[in-house]
Amino acid sequence: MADKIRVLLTEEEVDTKINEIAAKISEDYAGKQIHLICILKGGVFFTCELAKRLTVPVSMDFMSVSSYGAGTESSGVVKIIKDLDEPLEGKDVLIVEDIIDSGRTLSYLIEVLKQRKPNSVHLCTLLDKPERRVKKQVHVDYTCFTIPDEFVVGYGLDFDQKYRNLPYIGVVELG
Ligand SMILES: O=P(O)(O)OC[C@H]1O[C@H](OP(=O)(O)OP(=O)(O)O)[C@H](O)[C@@H]1O
Ligand code: HPA
Ligand SMILES: [Mg+2]
Repeated sequence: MADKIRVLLTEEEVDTKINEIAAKISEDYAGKQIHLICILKGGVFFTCELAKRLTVPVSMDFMSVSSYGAGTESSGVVKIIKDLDEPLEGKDVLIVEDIIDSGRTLSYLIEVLKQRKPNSVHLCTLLDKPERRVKKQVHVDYTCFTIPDEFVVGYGLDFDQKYRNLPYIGVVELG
């Protein structure tokens, strides 16, 4: 049976916000080249939409990490499934994520990436769920939406690998 999905953020709301954040980032990075790092798999839709709207030069790389497995709770162990192809030395890195939830993935990643001597590292996320943060605080430079503590899907976010392709953000209403 199909799950029922309640819309939290419409496609139009997401689109409008990405336009705004892309304009702000383009302004902040004027005169520089942004090295976008897409965190697979969840970050892929947002990264593409953001990248298309940036007006400064952009290069891109991809990294795949996983901490959630098939459930809705982070395992706490972050695994690098696919590392970056390019070195980061001297680059102005912008990490692009779909969501910061417990903060475990990003606090781990930022430490790993800083060791590679980029010129700068900033973080951009489509969604932030600050209520869920465990111990580690993560500094987020660009947030499109702050959302309540609900498990969301769509725009790259999955529930057991499903619903990444929804063009909006929704909440799966179980049972
Ligand atoms: O702040 P946290 O609690 O660490 O959660 C956020 C991370 O979890 C999800 O990825 P997941 O590990 O499920 O991999 P996926 O993107 O391939 O679905 C999401 O895409 C973020 O990367
Ligand atoms: O709310 C969420 N939805 C999907 N994947 C996630 N990974 C962390 N939080 C979430
Ligand atoms: Mg996931």
